[in-house]
Amino acid sequence: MTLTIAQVSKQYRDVKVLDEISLTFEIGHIYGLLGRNGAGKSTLLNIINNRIFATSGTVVLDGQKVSDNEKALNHIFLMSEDNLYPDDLNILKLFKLTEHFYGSFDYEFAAHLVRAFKINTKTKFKKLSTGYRSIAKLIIALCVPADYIFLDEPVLGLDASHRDVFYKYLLDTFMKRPRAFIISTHLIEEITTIADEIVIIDQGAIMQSATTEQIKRSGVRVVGPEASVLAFTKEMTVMDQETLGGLTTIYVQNYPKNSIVPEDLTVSPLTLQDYFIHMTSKAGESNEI
Ligand SMILES: Nc1ncnc2c1ncn2[C@@H]1O[C@H](COP(=O)(O)OP(=O)(O)OP(=O)(O)O)[C@@H](O)[C@H]1O
Repeated sequence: MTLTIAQVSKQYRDVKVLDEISLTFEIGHIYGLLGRNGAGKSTLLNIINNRIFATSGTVVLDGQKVSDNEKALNHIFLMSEDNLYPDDLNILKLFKLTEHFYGSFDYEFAAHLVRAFKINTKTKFKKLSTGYRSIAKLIIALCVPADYIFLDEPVLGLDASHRDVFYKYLLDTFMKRPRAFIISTHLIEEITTIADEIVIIDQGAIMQSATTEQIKRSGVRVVGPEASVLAFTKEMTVMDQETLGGLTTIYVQNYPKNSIVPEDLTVSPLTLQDYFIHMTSKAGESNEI
């Protein structure tokens, strides 16, 4: 099963929020969708899930257009920040509502999650704290029978222990029933421990789509005297540059393996978070006051 996003654009009046996004999501992968505030992540997820319409482009599941196609949409689930659940229903009733829409619901796994998160299924959704609302929505997302599970900021308001529980059970259910999880998040270091594919979206366009390992290997920081750093990185892909205390740092993408490093320079790998920060550092510059 393949979900293909082909040249999807979204325009609000004269502002282009998404610009010809093309991507493919395959079953058996966990994708981390990264992007700075306002990059277009939620807009893309809402279009894929038929909550808003694209200005142009298509979303296709195994040859079938997804928009307004109930059968195809049954394979796709979006957990979003928007609260679409009736406030007055308790959690158990929300499970039943989901079962009604999707045809089945994994009550056995839900019971494990309910115990692990210590959530009371008789509590009404509106009475839950921010973190527990996220937990209730996460339990639903992990127990629907859909093959493509989109999670928009899933751990919003969750403390570190609850995030840990979530990641553990996400991997557990993913191993038992391979699906595609697409997780939009700002917690970059946490996502690298579970996602095997990373998509970086910047100002409405795909900046990079690669395996987590490729991205981790690709970025380095070169530090030393300015002239030496500039000479060494002259032919390389420079993402960003800064000078502090007489030392220059250049952030390089696709660092060529086996480079011979001059003695006055140090080269060290970037964490994915550093890679992301320096790769997307140009975003929003023109808006600065
Ligand atoms: N209904 C709308 N009308 C006009 N502009 C909109 C609308 N919805 C979103 N936008 C704009 O589209 C851009 C992308 O927003 P979106 O919510 O998709 O970003 P995001 O990557 O999810 O951001 P964040 O990480 O802050 O949640 C933003 O500039 C936003 O202001």
